[in-house]
Formats: sequence, C-alpha cells, structure tokens
Amino acid sequence: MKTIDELLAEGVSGKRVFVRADLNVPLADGQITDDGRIRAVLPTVEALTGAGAKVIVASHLGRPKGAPDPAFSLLPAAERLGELLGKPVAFAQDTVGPAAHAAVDGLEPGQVAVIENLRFNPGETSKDDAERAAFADELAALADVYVGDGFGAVHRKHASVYDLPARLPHYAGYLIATEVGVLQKLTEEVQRPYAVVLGGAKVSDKLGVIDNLLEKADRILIGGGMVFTFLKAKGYEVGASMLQEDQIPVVQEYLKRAEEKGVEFVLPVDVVVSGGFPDLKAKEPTHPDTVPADAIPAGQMGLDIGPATAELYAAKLADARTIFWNGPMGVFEHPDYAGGTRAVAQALLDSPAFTVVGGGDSAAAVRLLGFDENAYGHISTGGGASLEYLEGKTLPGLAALED
Ligand SMILES: Nc1ncnc2c1ncn2[C@@H]1O[C@H](COP(=O)(O)OP(=O)(O)O)[C@@H](O)[C@H]1O
Ligand SMILES: O=C(OP(=O)(O)O)[C@H](O)COP(=O)(O)O
Repeated sequence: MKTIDELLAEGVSGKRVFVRADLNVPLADGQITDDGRIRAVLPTVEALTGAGAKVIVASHLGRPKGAPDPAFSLLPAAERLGELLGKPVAFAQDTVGPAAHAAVDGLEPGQVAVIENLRFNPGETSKDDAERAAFADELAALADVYVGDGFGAVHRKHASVYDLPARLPHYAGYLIATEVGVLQKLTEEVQRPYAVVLGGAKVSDKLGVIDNLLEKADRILIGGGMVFTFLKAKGYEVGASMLQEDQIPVVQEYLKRAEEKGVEFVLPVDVVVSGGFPDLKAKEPTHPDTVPADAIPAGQMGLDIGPATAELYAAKLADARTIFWNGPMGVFEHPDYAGGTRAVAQALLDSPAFTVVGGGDSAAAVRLLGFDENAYGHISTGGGASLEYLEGKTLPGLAALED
C-alpha cells in the first residue's frame, strides 16, 4: 500500500486530491456532538494543503436513501473542518454536479472543498457493479489523485471506497495507516485472556462477526441492542426491545458452539427498561426500571444493561490482557441509560489489558462521558471496520489501496 508520504515525496502542488474521509459524526439537532472523526483526518488534510494540493474532502453521513436529505447534509461537518483547520472550506451542495465542479475549479493550491454527502447518490452504495462504476467515473472527473483515509468505511464495498481508487493513482492517508498498524498487531500477538465487548445498534452487521470471534476470543460480553436477540434465543421475553427475530437460530448456534469451544459468552443478568425510546433532545428524566434479564415486562423496552450486569462485566474484564470494545452498552446519549457504557469504559481503564475501543459512537461515548481518550490503548474511528479487520477479512477499501 503506498502511503501519503510517497505522494508528498512525488509532489502534489496544484494537483486535485480526493480525500475519502469518514466524517460520519453524531449530530443532535443539527449540532455535532463529537468531532473525533473530523479531527482524525486533519493530519492528512493539513499535509496535503501544506504541500500545495487542491483538496477535495468527501464522506458519507448517516444512512440517507440514495437521494438528498437535508437531515444528513455534510455542511455541519464541513464548517467544523474549516474551524479546526483555521481556514475557510468551500462547500458544494451536490456531490458530482455543477456545484461540486465549480467548487473544485475554484480551488487554489492549499485550499479545501467539501462535497455533499456521497450517499445522496444511489450509485455510492449500489450492489450493482455497473451503477457503482458509473458514479465512480463521475467522482473521478473531480480529481487527479485519490487518498483513502475513511477508516470507518473501509469495510463497505461502496463507489468512493472501492471503485474510485481503481480509477486514480491511490494512496493511504495517515489515519488508515495508523489504524491498520495498531489493529494488525492485535491480530498477530494477542495477549490472553482476550475479551471482546459488543453492543450498539447495528445488530445485523455485528452478529455476523461473532461467528469468527468464537475462534479468536476467550470471552464475549454482550450489551446494547444486541442483548435482546440473545435473551430471546434463550427463551426469555424481551418486551418492546430491539430484536432481530430472523437471527435467533444463528444466535442459538453461537451459544451452542461457544459452550463446545469453551468460549465464555457473558449476557446481562439485569436490564434497564422504559416504556419507550427516550427523547434525546430534551433529555428529561424518564423514570426507568431495572428488571431481571429473564423478566422484561411486555411493552417495556430494554435501553441499558443493569447495575448488576455492569458489575459482572467489570469483573469479567478485570483479568483480561486484551480487550476490544465496540458498541455502547445502552442508549448512552440519555443520562438515564448511560450507566452501562460508563461502567464498561471505566472497567477498560481499571484492567491491565491492552484496550482498543472501536466505533464512531463508542469513541464518542468515551469522550462525551468524560473519559480521557488517551488513557486507552487505541481508539479506532471504525467499529464495523475494526471488527471485520480483526476477523481477518479482506476489506474492500484497503484492498483497493493495494497496488
Ligand atoms: N438497547 C438499545 N436499544 C436501542 N439502541 C441502543 C441500545 N443500546 C445502544 N443503542 C444505540 O446504539 C448506538 C450505537 O451503535 P453503533 O452505531 O452500532 O455503535 P458504533 O458506532 O460504536 O459502532 C447508540 O446511538 C446507542 O444509543
Ligand atoms: O459509523 C460507521 O461505522 P461504525 O458505527 O461501525 O463505527 C461508519 O461511518 C460506517 O457507516 P455505515 O455503517 O453506515 O456504513
């Protein structure tokens, strides 16, 4: 994989450089609540502007449905990027249309333009190779060189991640190089016991990863929205909680295999429930209940692991030598449901293990709950990406950067 240092050595002055970043930051009411992913791409953008490149920064944000949707505009991220760079950043209100071309044509060496959300275009995420290729051709027309630095999206076979680098000279940015360096070590020299903590809301993505983790980890602790498919698989009722009904047989098979292989699955013993999903804007008290994990009342929604579970998980992490954590334990954005995530974040710090926290929301949670991000072994900007990397899978966005 050629890195950006080689590009800089070759010279980029006056060249149009397309930086595929992951600026998929959490937003509340249109405001960025954590800018970690924007800060993570600064070294790459600053090196390029410093060398006189015309820099085009592109990213997805959220999961819009292949058409413009103001709720998912990249404008707030572009503004924040400008603040962090300390200079104005042009913003194009389309991705490959006239506004994007005008913004790029208007760039002087050392200047930056952000184009609108890549996923406003159906070609970006299409499963149809020809449709993705056509969109990649349009993106390629904007630039002379490609720098891949959106680590959080390298597991996606999307036009800007996978097809575009094939059309331009391509290099890995500093973030991708750093992430891969740390995670590679984790695949080669894992100190045991190796504990993996999984939570969050992207349940179908992450359940698949467990198949492979059963071969690698000694202990797997489950929290977040994933919990309820496990509880249901054990025969418990889960009320109105998040549930992947179709995955129940898969989870049952995981539980069986774990027992055969001596891998310890640790599931919640208690759950914090409420009558519905909390209002994350108002953040008013919701008066939740804590109930045993096998007694979630009908109509109640599980929104965090309970305090007994938090204590159990801390104990299960205390003697681990390696811990990988992806996915908040609950709806940490509301103070009533942040306890489990806070407890796990603290348990990682209390343990002597090498600790890796992966994922946009997990990394944001650590910072928003007031923990020192530098106290962890590594904070990865990618959750799904780091999990799939640790599985040993070939990731489309990394393969595309190979020569
Ligand atoms: N029990 C739950 N029910 C619904 N959502 C949950 C639950 N637990 C956690 N979440 C949500 O999961 C989201 C993060 O999930 P995800 O995107 O998978 O994590 P990451 O970005 O770290 O990979 C958070 O916004 C959080 O509110
Ligand atoms: O937030 C992301 O992944 P993550 O939640 O696994 O860290 C990336 O921006 C990828 O987004 P996607 O899961 O909508 O493809």
